[in-house]
Amino acid sequence: MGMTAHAHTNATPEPLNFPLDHVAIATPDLDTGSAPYRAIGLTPEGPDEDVDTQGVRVRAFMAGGTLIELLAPTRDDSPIAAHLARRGPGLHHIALRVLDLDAEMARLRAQGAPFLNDEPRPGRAGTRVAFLHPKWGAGTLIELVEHPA
Ligand SMILES: CC[C@H](C(=O)O)C(=O)SCCNC(=O)CCNC(=O)[C@H](O)C(C)(C)COP(=O)(O)OP(=O)(O)OC[C@H]1O[C@@H](n2cnc3c(N)ncnc32)[C@H](O)[C@@H]1OP(=O)(O)O
Ligand SMILES: [Co+2]
Repeated sequence: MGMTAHAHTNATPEPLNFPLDHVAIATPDLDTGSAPYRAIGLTPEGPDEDVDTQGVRVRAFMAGGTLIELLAPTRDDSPIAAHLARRGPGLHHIALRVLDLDAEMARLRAQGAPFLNDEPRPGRAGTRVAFLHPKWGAGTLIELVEHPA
């Protein structure tokens, strides 16, 4: 009679893989904000994109597998306008890519993580995004981004 092998492994679970999708930089205007990256030799990934729900115009540069996302405000009530007024230009947030944003939001909410938006919101290039409060992010505004399938 064959024995059924029961694999008792203490293997640690596969590490969750959250590649760095982009680093975002607040700037009063995209040409000023882009100048250092163009000088270094980066070129924009396509045309600038307005994301009206966020009140921003976005210019993205590919740096290896990660984007550098320049954000300029298009409205006075844009979060970027507030950031520039209070904190000046410079680093604004980091974004990690997830495969299933709804599932990750539910998982993190269950751990008490405070999202700044109840539902996923539209991001650039047809993405869906959600933001975690910078207080929870140990001083960094963290965005989760899900790319269209
Ligand atoms: C086009 C979409 C694109 C994409 O990826 O596809 C984007 O990424 S759009 C990006 C622009 N949209 C957002 O940032 C939405 C989420 N942001 C917010 O809801 C606000 O900006 C918020 C809540 C982070 C800050 O709002 P506000 O400036 O009104 O709040 P306070 O000034 O009172 O700040 C509270 C507290 O947080 C600190 N803070 C604010 N912004 C940042 C930041 N970017 N990084 C780190 N910390 C930040 C601020 O200093 C306050 O701390 P305190 O110790 O109380 O001074
Ligand atoms: Co972003």
